[in-house]
Amino acid sequence: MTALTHTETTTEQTAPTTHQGIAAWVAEIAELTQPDRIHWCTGSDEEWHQLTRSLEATGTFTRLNPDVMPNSFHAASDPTDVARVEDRTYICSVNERDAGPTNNWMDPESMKDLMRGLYAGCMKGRTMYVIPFVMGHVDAERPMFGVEITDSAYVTVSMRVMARMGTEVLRRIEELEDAGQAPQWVPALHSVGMPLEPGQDDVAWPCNDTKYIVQFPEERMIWSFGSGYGGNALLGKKCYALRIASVMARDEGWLAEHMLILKLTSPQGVTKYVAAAFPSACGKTNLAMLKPTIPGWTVEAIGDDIAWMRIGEDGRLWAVNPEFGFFGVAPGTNEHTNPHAMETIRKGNSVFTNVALTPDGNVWWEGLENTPAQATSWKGEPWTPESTELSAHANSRYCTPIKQCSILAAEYDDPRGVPIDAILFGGRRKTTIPLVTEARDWNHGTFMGATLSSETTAAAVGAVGVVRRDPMAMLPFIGYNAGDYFSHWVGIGKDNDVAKLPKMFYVNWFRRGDDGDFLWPGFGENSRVLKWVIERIDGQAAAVETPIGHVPDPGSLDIDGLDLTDDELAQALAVDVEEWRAELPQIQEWFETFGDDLPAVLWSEFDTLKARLES
Ligand SMILES: Nc1nc2c(ncn2[C@@H]2O[C@H](COP(=O)(O)OP(=O)(O)OP(=O)(O)O)[C@@H](O)[C@H]2O)c(=O)[nH]1
Ligand SMILES: O=C([O-])CC(=O)C(=O)O
Ligand SMILES: [Mn+2]
Repeated sequence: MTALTHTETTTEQTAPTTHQGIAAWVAEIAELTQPDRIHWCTGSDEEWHQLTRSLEATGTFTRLNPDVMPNSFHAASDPTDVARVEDRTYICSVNERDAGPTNNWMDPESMKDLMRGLYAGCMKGRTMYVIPFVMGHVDAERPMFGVEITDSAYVTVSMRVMARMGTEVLRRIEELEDAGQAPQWVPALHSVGMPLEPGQDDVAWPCNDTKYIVQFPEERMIWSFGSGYGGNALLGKKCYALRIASVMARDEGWLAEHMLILKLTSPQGVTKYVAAAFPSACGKTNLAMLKPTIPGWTVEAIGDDIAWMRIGEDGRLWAVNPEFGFFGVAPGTNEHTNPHAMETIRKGNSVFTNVALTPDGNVWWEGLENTPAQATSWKGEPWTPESTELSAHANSRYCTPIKQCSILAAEYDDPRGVPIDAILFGGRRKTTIPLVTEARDWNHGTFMGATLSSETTAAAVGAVGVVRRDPMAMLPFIGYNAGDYFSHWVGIGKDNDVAKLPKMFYVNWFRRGDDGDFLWPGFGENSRVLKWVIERIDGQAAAVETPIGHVPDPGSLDIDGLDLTDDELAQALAVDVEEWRAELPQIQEWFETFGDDLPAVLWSEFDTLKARLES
């Protein structure tokens, strides 16, 4: 590796921080993992260039043609390391009960013993990167700091896109520490788990067959081993901003959710803020950057994956996006489905993982325009349009700075966030779930969220297309007992003035007709559903009361200029009582897994639904 900047230290040298806690933790991890070098990340452009060059040298990165994608890189992972590994993800709470029935659990001390064995000497021959970062604003009332230690330059570069990080963040932690404020910081340890013997050549994508993604909720600590993939390795994202933050949120009375945040402005200039929880690869990024097809309406993006929401002094629910970049699903992204994402990534400064590489140094994926005559697939094999295999992995991703998004709302930079008017829950269901349903009240909305179901996607390792319950789109991300999580949601409604809280809705863009095609065109056309939602909140749109909630009255949904038959619209909106009756035993079975930990009001909601479907 080329010489590093002045911030480089060896294991023997003192750390470039006055923060004793961080210095001691880094020294302890270095002692355990035995890296050749320690590099404290500054976050500078110079550092970015140095790291991306070193990634080119190891074959991890291929620089894209600067004329089409400036300062951007293609990376191909090991074919076995392409998605989150839910079966290797653990919540190691002190008591098993606190992990609940939806999480893997191991006693924290046993897990630490096991993982210390894996970490011992695991960074030999490598550089250990120390990344001070903050999720959310550095000048938030209580900034949410973290320090990630990783032996992956790929992770370091990606973290610089996804989180505010570097020397400035470290200085702020030190400043607050010196001022006696004891700022909280989450230690987040990551290793690809592939030490190098002297003289051993590195591989393009080091990783280990043994993987552990572990959260210690009481200690607010993260240990990850064996994977270099996004959600397993960029520890500020799912591990901190969802799993650990959800525990903090439970303890402190706020919400850490798998939600996009958008700002919607009507032709009359009225602004509303919407948050939406859809499971992984089910449309958050697309909705967050939506280009409305209905005249006069505009959408600005605030976040595409994570929302932290707190009750404000005015009693409303205020949301911030703690991230600094987009880690978006590439396949299906194109000028029609998501023109704003395309514009964002074209500005460059991005990392593309597991997409195809074209001969002219550009990236390509299924669903993108201008299919190349030939390309190199994500597996490094020759690919042509005749190939039977996909050129890009179904969970291939772009990692791009949020500030490059031309429709980013100015409120993104406000540490207070935005007051949310509506929360949408949504899943990927071929049947049963109508295009949009309005909840009767907070508890009914919580019931909708708690029973949310969706077909599994390529975002997690395992079978795709299997219907499972994914409560609030948080199944893989709730850092504690999901029964307690439901009680927390119910409690937010009980402890606050519900009139000031967001109204809740359940949406499904993925219902299919008898021919197997999507009934609803989706993407930009989803603006029509957003319009109905806003008009419901303002008491303007008509709705039909059904056993499952309020659905649009035929005629209340603006379908002006939409190429959709009355029959297709009716099918998209239909509440099929038989389909819903078939859903009841599944919901019952799901709720029973929580035993006494399920809040009683959710059983009441279940009984109400059952009674309404039977009458
Ligand atoms: N049919 C249909 N497909 C959609 C729609 N919106 C998104 N998709 C598809 O859903 C997939 C992923 O959507 P994203 O917006 O990237 O998913 P996400 O929820 O941000 O996912 P994560 O980043 O994994 O949390 C892509 O294949 C999209 O083409 C829609 O309105 N209709
Ligand atoms: O975490 C990841 O790798 C990407 C993501 O947003 C998800 O899977 O929900
Ligand atoms: Mn996500």
